[in-house]
Amino acid sequence: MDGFLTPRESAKFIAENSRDVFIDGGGVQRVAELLLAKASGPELRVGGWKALHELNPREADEAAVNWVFVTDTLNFSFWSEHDEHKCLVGYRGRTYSGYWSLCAAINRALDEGIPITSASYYATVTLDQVRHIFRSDTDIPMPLIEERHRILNETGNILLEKFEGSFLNCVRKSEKSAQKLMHLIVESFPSYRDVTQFEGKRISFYKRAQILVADTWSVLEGKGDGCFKDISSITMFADYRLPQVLVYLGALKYSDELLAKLLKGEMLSYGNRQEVEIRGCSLWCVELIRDRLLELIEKKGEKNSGEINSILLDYYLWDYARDHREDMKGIPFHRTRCIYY
Ligand SMILES: Nc1nc2c(c(CN[C@H]3C=C[C@H](O)[C@@H]3O)cn2[C@@H]2O[C@H](COP(=O)(O)O)[C@@H](O)[C@H]2O)c(=O)[nH]1
Repeated sequence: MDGFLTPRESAKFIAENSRDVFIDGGGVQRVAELLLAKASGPELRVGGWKALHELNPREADEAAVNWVFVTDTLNFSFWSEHDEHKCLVGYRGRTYSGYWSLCAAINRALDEGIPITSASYYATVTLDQVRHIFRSDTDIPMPLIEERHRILNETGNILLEKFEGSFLNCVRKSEKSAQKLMHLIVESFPSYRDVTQFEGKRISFYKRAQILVADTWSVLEGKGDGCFKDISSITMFADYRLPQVLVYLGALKYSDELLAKLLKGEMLSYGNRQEVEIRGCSLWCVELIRDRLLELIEKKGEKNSGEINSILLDYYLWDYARDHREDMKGIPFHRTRCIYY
C-alpha cells in the first residue's frame, strides 16, 4: 500500500500534532520500570504466547498457522454497550469474554467437527452457520456478526485463489521478512487495510495485519518460517484496550473535553480526529516505553535478550489490562465500532 506513512511514522506524526491526547514522560518512565522488573520473566518471551494462554494452539504446524489467520481475521470490536451484558462463550468449563470469546468459539467449533480454520469451509460458510459457530451463552451476540460473515467469505476466497487455501503459503512468500508479510497481508486482504488520513497525510495503523504477523511469529515460536529477521520493526497494535491501560498507568493523558466525552460513552467514528490521536499517541507511547526499557536494561548491565520488542510489550500490557479490569473501571476506553480493531 504505497503512499501511506508506516504505522511508526504515522504515530510519530500524530503525536507531534495531537491536540487532545498527550504522552506523559514520567508515566513512560514508570511503565518502563514496571516492565524492567519483568524483563527476564516468562511474559516478555515469545514462548509466553502459548505458556500463558490455554486457548492458543500448542502446535507450530500449518493447522496452527491457519488457526491464527482465521482468528486475527475476526479479531475486532468485542466491546458491548453495557459491560454487564455481553457476549460470553463457555468452553471446557471456563467462561470467556471479549477477544477470548472468539478463540473459545473457534476451538468449540473445531471440537464439534466444524472445520472453521479451513478456507475451503469459511469461503462459503453461511450467515446462519456463522451465527451458530459464534453463538453466545447470553442473549448478547458477538458484535458485527454480519460483517464477520462477509469477511470470512471474502478472505476465504482470496486465500484459496492466491495462496492455495493456506496462510502458511503467504508466510513463505514473505521470505522471513515481517514487513514484507505485513504488506502482503494488506495488499491481498481488504479487511486488513486499517488506513485513514490525519492533517492531510495518509496514515496507517494496520492493527490486525501487525498482530497477525506477531501471532504468526508466536505460534511458530520464532523458528523456521516464523524466524522473521525484522520482527522488531513491528509496533504495538492500536486497539481500544492499550490506550485504556496506558492512561491507567499514567503514560497517556486525555484533554478534559475528550475525557468527558469518553466517560459519557460517546462513540467515536473510525478516522475521527480524536480517535486517530488516541490510536497514534498510544502507538508512539509504547515505542518510547520500549526505548526507555532498553536503556534501563543496558544501564543495569543485563544482557538484553534480543527478544524485547514492541510486540512483547504490547502482549504484556494487553494481558495486564485484562488482569486489572476491575481496577481500570474508572478509566474509559474509546468506543469505535469497526472491523479494523
Ligand atoms: N493491542 C492488542 N490488542 C489486542 C490483543 C489481543 C489478543 N492478542 C494476543 C493476546 C494474547 C494472546 O496471545 C493473543 O495473541 C486482542 N486485542 C484487541 O483487544 C480488543 C479486545 O479486548 P477485550 O474486549 O478486552 O477482549 C480488540 O480490539 C482486539 O482486537 C493484543 O495482544 N494486543
